[in-house]
Amino acid sequence: SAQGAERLMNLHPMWQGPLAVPGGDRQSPIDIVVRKSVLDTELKPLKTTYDPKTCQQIWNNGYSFLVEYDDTTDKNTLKGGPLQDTFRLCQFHFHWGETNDWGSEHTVDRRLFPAELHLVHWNADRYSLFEEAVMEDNGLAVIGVFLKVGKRHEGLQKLVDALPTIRHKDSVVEFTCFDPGCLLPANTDDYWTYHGSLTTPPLTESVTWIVMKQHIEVSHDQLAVFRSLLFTSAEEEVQKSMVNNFRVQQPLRGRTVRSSFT
Ligand SMILES: NS(=O)(=O)c1ccc(C(=O)NCc2ccc(F)cc2)cc1
Ligand SMILES: [Zn+2]
Repeated sequence: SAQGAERLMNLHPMWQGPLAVPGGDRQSPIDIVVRKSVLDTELKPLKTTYDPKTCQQIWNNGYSFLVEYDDTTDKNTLKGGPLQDTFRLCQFHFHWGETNDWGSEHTVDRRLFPAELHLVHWNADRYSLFEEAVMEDNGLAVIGVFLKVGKRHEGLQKLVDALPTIRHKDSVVEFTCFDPGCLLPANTDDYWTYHGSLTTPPLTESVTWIVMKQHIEVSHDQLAVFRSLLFTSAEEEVQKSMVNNFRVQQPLRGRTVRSSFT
């Protein structure tokens, strides 16, 4: 249940930090109330161009695992949708629960998904580094994709097979030739979009969120491998399973969630 997840979340040591940025009125994630979202006919289809050859490494940063791309050129771009500028992919990562009953950060009419994928892009038309863009209103664009447990995701398996090599915090391995586009749902024309924040510290309010209506399916076993990762580094005595690495939903504070579809 959401309550169970919430109670659990607030206990977790990882979240003793600032759960809400003081004065933060555009925090993420949020619950997307479908009937309150507003159709915006000006919203365009998303345009993504990803080059699998620019995939560089996969690593455990102690709260998720990240697949990082070379973002020094315009090889991996996101345009269109609600965006005016061209954004560059720098990394993607996931959030998940300890059971299939919860794990996503965003919810749709309070519905929780077992996991959520985030493809993180920064505004390369206006800034020259991610670190710069992350401090600016229109600096980042993150695509959120819900995961459901069902059939095995063939494209995900290469990534799942690499996870046992980065079990501990701060472990990094080379990871090449991975097309992040294979993790997008078939239909990327239907999405919700709103202005929000990073969902982990520093929680900066610089993100245009684009949350896909259509989910992707992964198998129970594939998701179980996510849960075999550890929050803790190899040196620590007590090993903690990397699960429930999601933030609880934040107040909407009068924001409008726009939809690209009816
Ligand atoms: N879950 S999410 O998609 O919202 C998200 C995306 C990226 C980051 C991130 O890069 N943090 C490190 C960071 C933050 C600011 C910096 F300036 C440098 C590194 C955090 C959360
Ligand atoms: Zn995330």
